Amino acid sequence: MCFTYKGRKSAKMLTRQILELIELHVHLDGAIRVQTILDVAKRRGISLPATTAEELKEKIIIHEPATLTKFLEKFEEYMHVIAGDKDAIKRIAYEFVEDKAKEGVIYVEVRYSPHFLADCDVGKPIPWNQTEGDLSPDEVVRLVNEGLREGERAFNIKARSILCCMRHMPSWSIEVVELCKKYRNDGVVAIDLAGDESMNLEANPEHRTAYEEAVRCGIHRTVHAGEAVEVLKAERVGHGYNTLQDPALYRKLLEQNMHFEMCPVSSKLTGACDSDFTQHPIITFRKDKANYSLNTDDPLIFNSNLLLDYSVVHQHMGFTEEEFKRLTKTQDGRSVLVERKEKNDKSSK
Ligand SMILES: O=c1[nH]cnc2c1ncn2[C@@H]1O[C@H](CO)[C@@H](O)[C@H]1O
Repeated sequence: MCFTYKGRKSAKMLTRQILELIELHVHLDGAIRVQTILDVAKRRGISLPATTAEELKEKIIIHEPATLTKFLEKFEEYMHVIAGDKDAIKRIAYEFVEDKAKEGVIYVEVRYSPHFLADCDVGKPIPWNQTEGDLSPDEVVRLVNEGLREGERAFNIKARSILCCMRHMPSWSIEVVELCKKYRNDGVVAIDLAGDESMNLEANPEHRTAYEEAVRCGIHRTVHAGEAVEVLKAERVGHGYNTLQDPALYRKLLEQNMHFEMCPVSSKLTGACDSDFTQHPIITFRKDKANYSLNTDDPLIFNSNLLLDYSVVHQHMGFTEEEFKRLTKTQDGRSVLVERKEKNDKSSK
């Protein structure tokens, strides 16, 4: 996919004018630089099915609409290179902040599963067929925090993080909420539930228990599951396009001013939405003046950046400068979650 400027003012110009972009839904492990994967593989002596950045990109990138399951399999191409390696984990966090600053982002919340990057204290089998090492999920969070903090200082933007529970690993969820509690004063702003959405939530009460603990402790909550927003007491929803299929739920969420984390390019390539952008649910969300943001989700796998997402809605969905301004103004360049937290903190003083 490439940018095409068809006479109208380009999205690049529009976003430059706004300047202060925010991003609330992006996966750290879906936003790694290809060159970093190659460098780390070389240093660790891990063989990859590609030797150049171009070859590796071809293995990782999705060009045509696929399914969520096919998309999730892409992580298997490279996660074994990064997981379990302390330097690599800190490096991807630092480089992530640099990349976002270059895109014009001033505030970003980046999410990841601490367990997916660890190689001990994760039960068996260890993710990505790793042999057991000494990097725990707790240590992963500490390293990501360090990388983000150093990135913030170097590139002068704000970077916060969200820790993900994974649908297929309910046994991790309570540990995830404990990590959110432990690191809440070190940039961790919320809990999420990610992974294969076809897996039934009700069958795994551990996720619900973790979210109840999050509510009890004032940990903010977002979730990749429109249908479970109420069950999990979420404050934001990742994607959430399917809520349009349930008009009563959609109306209720609009009334609550629920925040929808929309990812236009991702929604096409993961098969979440029809590939015809002119029929995209985002058009309805905009018409209804819903509270939503535009995000990349996994720019490594979609070969994208935030500008491409803005460009897509500008070119194919008729989004204007005014709407872009509304998006950034609504949140005042900062996270809905952080704003709420600050309000809560003030009222509890
Ligand atoms: O769009 C998505 N929907 C659901 N799960 C996702 C998506 N993108 C990434 N992940 C999953 O979240 C994990 C932690 O970052 C990733 O490893 C991937 O498995």
